[in-house]
Amino acid sequence: MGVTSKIAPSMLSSDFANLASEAHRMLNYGADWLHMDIMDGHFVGNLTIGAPVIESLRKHTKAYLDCHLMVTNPLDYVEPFGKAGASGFTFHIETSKDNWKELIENIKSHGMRPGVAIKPGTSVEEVYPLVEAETPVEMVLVMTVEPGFGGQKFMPETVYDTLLIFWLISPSFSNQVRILRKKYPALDIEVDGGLGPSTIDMAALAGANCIVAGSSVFGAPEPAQVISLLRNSVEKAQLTY
Ligand SMILES: O=C(CO)[C@@H](O)[C@H](O)COP(=O)(O)O
Ligand SMILES: [Fe+2]
Repeated sequence: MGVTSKIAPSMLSSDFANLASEAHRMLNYGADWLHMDIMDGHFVGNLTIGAPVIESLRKHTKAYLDCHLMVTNPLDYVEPFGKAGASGFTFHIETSKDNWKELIENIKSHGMRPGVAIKPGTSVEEVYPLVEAETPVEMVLVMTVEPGFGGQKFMPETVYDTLLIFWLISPSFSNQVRILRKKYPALDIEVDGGLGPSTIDMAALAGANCIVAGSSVFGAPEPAQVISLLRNSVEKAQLTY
């Protein structure tokens, strides 16, 4: 197996007025990456931060800034994010069916690691060409809630295939993570939304190795314990696939 566990607290749940110290706090607690949610108020109904905030944070940390672009026109963001010091740039396939090749090339030429995200209702097959391209994405982010807000309830149907009822209701809502892991043993697969101590095992056993967690980490009395629990779950699950 070529994949390693990455625990990425979602800074959306942090105190934005103290972003740098919140970032240092998470890194001291054992976080590998910092997950940055970029929302444009159009692709999703919420509006968060843009490149200027990434640029400011970059002055305070060398950490991997895992940027998740929930925006209608991700191509417009590539150059500003590259210049701001973003590390990963993950765009949504739902916005980028016609220009993903150009996007991936651009992301790489601006020194960032390209990733693609899918919403819970998007068929996993839509990302196969991007993973298998000559210049491929290096991570697939599977949304385990509808994008837009932190603190939502995990949707098990995005990771697990034994819940037949979900498959019967909506086949495309089913087990994107498990399908991806079977097909791509060495791919970084990130899950995002509603992950915490009570849901991590489902995602980890399905094959996720990069874990975004916002409210469960920031809301915990001992965030370091949650981070370590998430990591242990991923590493234990890796022995099973
Ligand atoms: O991208 C998103 C939401 O759209 C996420 O990154 C959330 O911010 C994760 O927060 P929790 O669900 O873990 O509270
Ligand atoms: Fe996110």
